[in-house]
Amino acid sequence: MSLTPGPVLEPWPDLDRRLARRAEGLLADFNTAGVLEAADVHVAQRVGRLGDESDPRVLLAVALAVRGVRSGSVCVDLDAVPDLAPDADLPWPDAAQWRTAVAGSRLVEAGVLRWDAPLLYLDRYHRLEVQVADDLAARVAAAPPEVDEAALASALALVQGAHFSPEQQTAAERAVRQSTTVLTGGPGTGKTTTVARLLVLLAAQARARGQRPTVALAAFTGKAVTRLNEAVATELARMLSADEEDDHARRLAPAELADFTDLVDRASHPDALTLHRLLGWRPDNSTRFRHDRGNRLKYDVVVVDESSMVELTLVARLLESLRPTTRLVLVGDPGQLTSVGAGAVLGDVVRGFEAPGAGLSGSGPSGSGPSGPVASLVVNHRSEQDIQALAEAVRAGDADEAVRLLRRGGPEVDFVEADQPDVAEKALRDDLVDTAIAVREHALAGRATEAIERLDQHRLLCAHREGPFGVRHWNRLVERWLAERTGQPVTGEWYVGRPLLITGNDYALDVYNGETGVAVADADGRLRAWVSGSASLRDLAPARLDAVETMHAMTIHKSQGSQAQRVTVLLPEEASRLLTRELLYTAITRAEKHVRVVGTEAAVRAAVQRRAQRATGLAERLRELTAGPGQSPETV
Ligand SMILES: Nc1ncnc2c1ncn2[C@@H]1O[C@H](COP(=O)(O)OP(=O)(O)OP(=O)(O)O)[C@@H](O)[C@H]1O
Repeated sequence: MSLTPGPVLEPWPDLDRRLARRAEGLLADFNTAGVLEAADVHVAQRVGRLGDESDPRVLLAVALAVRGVRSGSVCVDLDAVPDLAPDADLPWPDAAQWRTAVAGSRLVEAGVLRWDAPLLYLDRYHRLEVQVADDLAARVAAAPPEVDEAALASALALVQGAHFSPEQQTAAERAVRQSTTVLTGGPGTGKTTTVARLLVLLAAQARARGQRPTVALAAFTGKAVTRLNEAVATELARMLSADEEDDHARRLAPAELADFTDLVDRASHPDALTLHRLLGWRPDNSTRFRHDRGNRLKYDVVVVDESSMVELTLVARLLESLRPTTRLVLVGDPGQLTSVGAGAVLGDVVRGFEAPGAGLSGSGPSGSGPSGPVASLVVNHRSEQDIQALAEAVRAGDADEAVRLLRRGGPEVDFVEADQPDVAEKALRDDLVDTAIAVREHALAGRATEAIERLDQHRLLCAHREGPFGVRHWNRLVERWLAERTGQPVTGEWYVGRPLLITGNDYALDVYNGETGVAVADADGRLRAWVSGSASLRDLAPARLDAVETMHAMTIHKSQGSQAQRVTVLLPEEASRLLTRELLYTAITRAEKHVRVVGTEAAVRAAVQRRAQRATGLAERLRELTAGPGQSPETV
């Protein structure tokens, strides 16, 4: 199979500059130039030894594939890879000869490497990508679920109201009529509202069969699960409240209202859980779950929110654990940063199914047809128009407009033009210390809920962990300022009012990556770590938390799946390779009421213009699998 490459290059994370001791030839050259890390070289050498392959060009390709996975790609595109280091004078092999050497290599013959010209995969990632493409294509090609038209029509009439626009209604109806739906849209486009209405429509379908639907609301992080669950519950409750702007209670006749109330009740109380919990984590195995093809999930409906965050491996495990009859709704914003782990599944799926001939007809807002799995919402329903406009300019790659909106400012947007760290420090100091002091005061008084609420009012987001614009530096700065303001030194790792960020999943404790909290004094003056996540707010002994960091500042990557009323985005220098459109868009869209961008115009422009792209073949695989006869990508 020949794959036309999709996106190619993920900007480089900071590299480990150590050199591999026994590297020579091409591997040594690329290691010295900083294109490969020592670990990439070691893996390539080892694979070469085991597979009896010594051609340095093949080993270079293996090392680049390993490097690619490390930085989020699923494969390496041999044609595009020289662009990784355009300025370095590197001995890239001749492109045609390189392809031939790789295609005919012992490693490809043995199946250790997979060659889908010009993409080269490590076998494991190839298998995952092929499985995801096959499973998704099979779901989309399968006979649609049976729909009780009368139940759908009457439920649609009931859920109609002020909070259900035509595009939302179309999306929800589509998700009833097909077993797989990808619901996309930017912030505030009403995705969660649509999910809530969809649950009511599905409850009507289940009721027509004399059942209640079993529903799982899931997301990658506990924080995102909580948000989804709360938002859906609020929306369901709001639909029944007479004093809201929505008009169900007033519009519907008493019999209809009773009917509607019954459906909302049936749609309520879904299971809300992280994907790892949904799939059943196993203490003995980090890549396999209790649920798989042989032990499928029993849910009728599985909704996955923030699905841009979900890496290829987890999508593969989710798809294999779903019964063909389970409705899957993937919800997300493809403009956001992709998963931390390898893959860019949501964006790939949207592009893959948007292709002409992908079993689709007509053209919806995203180019997806009325019968395709992708349903896009485009109309913003939030009142924060300026934040939305800024986010949209960034997403669309319009740097002039982004700069114009930033400079224009207003009640929702602020631009602090700072070209030096000390200018940024001066601009942010009071705000950051005020937050830290307020959190500390609540924490000293044992008020955990208030401390966390105060913390959630503002987030300082950085692109980097290290350096003058990095999280570590700003955490230390705020601690120093806090000590200066209070006259009490901040000593040790744990102190009253320490803002917390959980950085790993701990299933036994029920705390998950991305959850936040505060160290609060209890009645005896002992410190407890209060964490807010998918379960209710709970306190733990600090010593029990392994993976926890101080969070006066956090990285934009870690902020995915969460929001704060006010957000400050600290941009690094324009040359930073982490500075991308997706990064800036993700940061801006974390803000509910106000966003402040701190940095230079050049950094804003650099961010808007640089794409965070990963080498994957998923979109193309989906296109090929779903293209109708005579509609292969080459011929349309
Ligand atoms: N059709 C509508 N008319 C008016 N308001 C709406 C409509 N749909 C949603 N809203 C409101 O707009 C706001 C955003 O909706 P919602 O939370 O569903 O969007 P979202 O796409 O899930 O946003 P995010 O991804 O940012 O969480 C909510 O306050 C919601 O009540």
